[in-house]
Amino acid sequence: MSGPDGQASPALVVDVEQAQPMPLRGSLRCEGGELLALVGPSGAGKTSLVRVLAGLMRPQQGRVQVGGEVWCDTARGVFLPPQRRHVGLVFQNYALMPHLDAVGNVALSLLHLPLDERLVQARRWLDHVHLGADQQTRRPAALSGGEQQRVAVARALARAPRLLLLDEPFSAVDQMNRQGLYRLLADLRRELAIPIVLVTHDLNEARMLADRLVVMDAGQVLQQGSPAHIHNAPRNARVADLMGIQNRFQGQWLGPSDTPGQGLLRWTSEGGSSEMAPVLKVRDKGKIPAGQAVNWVVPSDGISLCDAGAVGPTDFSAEVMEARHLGEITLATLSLNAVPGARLVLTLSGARRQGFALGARIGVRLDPALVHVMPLRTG
Ligand SMILES: Nc1ncnc2c1ncn2[C@@H]1O[C@H](COP(=O)(O)OP(=O)(O)OP(=O)(O)O)[C@@H](O)[C@H]1O
Repeated sequence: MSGPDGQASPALVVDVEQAQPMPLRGSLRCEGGELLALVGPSGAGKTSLVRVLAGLMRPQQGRVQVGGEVWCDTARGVFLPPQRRHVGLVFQNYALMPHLDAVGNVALSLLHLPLDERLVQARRWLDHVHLGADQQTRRPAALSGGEQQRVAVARALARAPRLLLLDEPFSAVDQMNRQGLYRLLADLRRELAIPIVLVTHDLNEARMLADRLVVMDAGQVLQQGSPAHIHNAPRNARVADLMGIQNRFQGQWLGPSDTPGQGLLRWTSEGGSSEMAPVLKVRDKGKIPAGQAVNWVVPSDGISLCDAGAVGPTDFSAEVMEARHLGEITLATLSLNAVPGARLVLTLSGARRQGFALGARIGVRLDPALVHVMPLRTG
């Protein structure tokens, strides 16, 4: 990817490994012009990783590089302090100076310029983040949460950062203002051509905004990739859980089938007899030994419904256990006759919702190409 000047955009490349003061381990890469979202539960290490990138924490071992600049390389004793890193930082709590108006707050990032020029540039950045002229002369207390966050973003950008770090920037902003900030961030991503790292608890936000997701847990990077890839092919059961994947099931991998590239997956249930359990023919990536207990997932794109009377030999008969009608969508839970205890959760909209009532019988088809099998344990 190229920046506005035609140069290769500076990628962020990170490799960290430490046990103290908290465990932190993983490698990641974010190209210029890409938005990478760090997701994971509370205490996963997202903020700690951001602190390493900003130079607020020196890792026990690690390397942080942006383009050709090495900001940290513990093996070579390199560690640039935050002020030498050209990092734009935006936090949840805005961290604005309460006694300065919006222009004054942004001007703080421009102290290297003469005063007149500082104010001109500060206004330019505030225009850029769409803060109205009237709001620009107000102090933070007289601005909404969304407006304050625009000031914080303008202040971060005024430093001409080579890396933009956003730590839960939308958490304190109400839903309506959040939508505007999402649009702003999407525009900035296109214009800036620098790597942007966003920390968020909100998976929907991450999926909507990010080119790349990094899933963290207990200080470790568990998986990274495009939101769609991680959703469709989580590396393990823990990633599936953290991504909120509902249709995760148990199974036993039986090994290759008689069709090249395809293997046999027995769909087991807790307490059910395994002889009676149905066997699916799905993609075989050759990574799992025969006989191993597995988890498997199927995304909603891989699930289709048919009439109960049209159930074929590879389909499943199901019963509607729950149908919650929420405005334009219905959340449905189905139980499958062949797999006691297995529950399939679906979101339905439009005509598919018609006649979807408690107790109704229905046929379910799974697309074997979209079934993803993974090891049972996290690793
Ligand atoms: N300076 C520190 N010294 C020791 N432990 C710390 C320090 N800072 C954070 N921790 C611990 O490291 C772990 C990771 O914290 P971190 O703030 O990075 O998580 P997070 O993923 O950002 O969580 P949240 O989403 O709640 O902000 C937590 O268990 C936290 O208590």
